[in-house]
Amino acid sequence: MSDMRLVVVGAGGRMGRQLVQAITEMSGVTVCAAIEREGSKFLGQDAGTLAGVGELGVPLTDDPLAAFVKAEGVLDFTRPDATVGFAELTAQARIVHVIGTTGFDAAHEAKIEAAARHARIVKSGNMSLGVNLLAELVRSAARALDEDFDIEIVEMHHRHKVDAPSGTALLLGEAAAGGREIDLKARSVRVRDGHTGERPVGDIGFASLRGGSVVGDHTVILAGEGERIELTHKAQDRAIFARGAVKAALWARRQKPGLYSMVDVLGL
Ligand SMILES: NC(=O)C1=CN([C@@H]2O[C@H](COP(=O)(O)OP(=O)(O)OC[C@H]3O[C@@H](n4cnc5c(N)ncnc54)[C@H](OP(=O)(O)O)[C@@H]3O)[C@@H](O)[C@H]2O)C=CC1
Ligand SMILES: O=C(O)C1=N[C@H](C(=O)O)C[C@H](O)C1
Repeated sequence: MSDMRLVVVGAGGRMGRQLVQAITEMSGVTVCAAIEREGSKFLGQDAGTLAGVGELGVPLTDDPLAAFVKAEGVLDFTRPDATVGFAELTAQARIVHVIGTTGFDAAHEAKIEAAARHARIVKSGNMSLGVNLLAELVRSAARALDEDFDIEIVEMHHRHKVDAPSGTALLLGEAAAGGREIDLKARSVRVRDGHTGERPVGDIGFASLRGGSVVGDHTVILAGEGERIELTHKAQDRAIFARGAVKAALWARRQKPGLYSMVDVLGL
């Protein structure tokens, strides 16, 4: 089979550059186009040079439609509004769309679900093997321990991150809620301030820290009377997310249109 032709959108960003690097280092894939938005200072620059892997002969453009019609897949770690726009185009082109972007609201999610009627979409708040395995451990722990164990999720990221809680924290929250067979939206507490009263039994709490260059730390705490379990993942290199995204694209190439997660890709 020929190399899968991939477009990197947001190619000038932190993850965009990692994705270009991962594609050049992994077999079975090639960068066929790289996109940034209109007016970006990166337009015209070579995607490989920007990523530090040498010139690839792929200049950044602001024309996703022209790029997608010649591609088999899109790797997208950008912003929610941009991702929804790209999903409409990947649906029209009937190609693979790997979505790492986080911070979606319900309206964004509905549009992505609609696009998945035609596109093969893999979407996850975290593309690493470690976090997706951690989510399965959290699900088992939450199932095994009853509501006497309070669940709190703490995350820390670099100072440039724009959304909170992180997509990963929400993914871990969904896993915990799944283990407990409760609805996360109805039971999550995202902010505490002032006289909050005692902690309601069964809630799942979130706390977000921001600072420095932290790639991504997540801890799920199950706190009982007299004992506490802490399940932690620390990302040390963004390459883990980029490699996961490329794996997801290669996996989705063989699937029917639909909305998939990294659990499907990794077979967890
Ligand atoms: N699922 C996972 O495993 C991971 C997910 N993420 C998520 O990925 C996203 C990006 O993170 P990060 O790389 O750190 O952020 P960056 O801000 O560094 O990169 C985002 C890039 O997308 C560009 N962009 C925004 N809108 C458009 C558009 N309409 N068309 C083309 N390009 C656009 C931005 O350009 P400009 O700066 O001009 O706006 C920027 O270059 C975040 O949501 C983050 O949470 C990050 C790591 C792992
Ligand atoms: O913005 C980031 O950097 C990251 N975002 C993802 C998230 O929101 O969980 C994944 C990773 O933690 C890095």
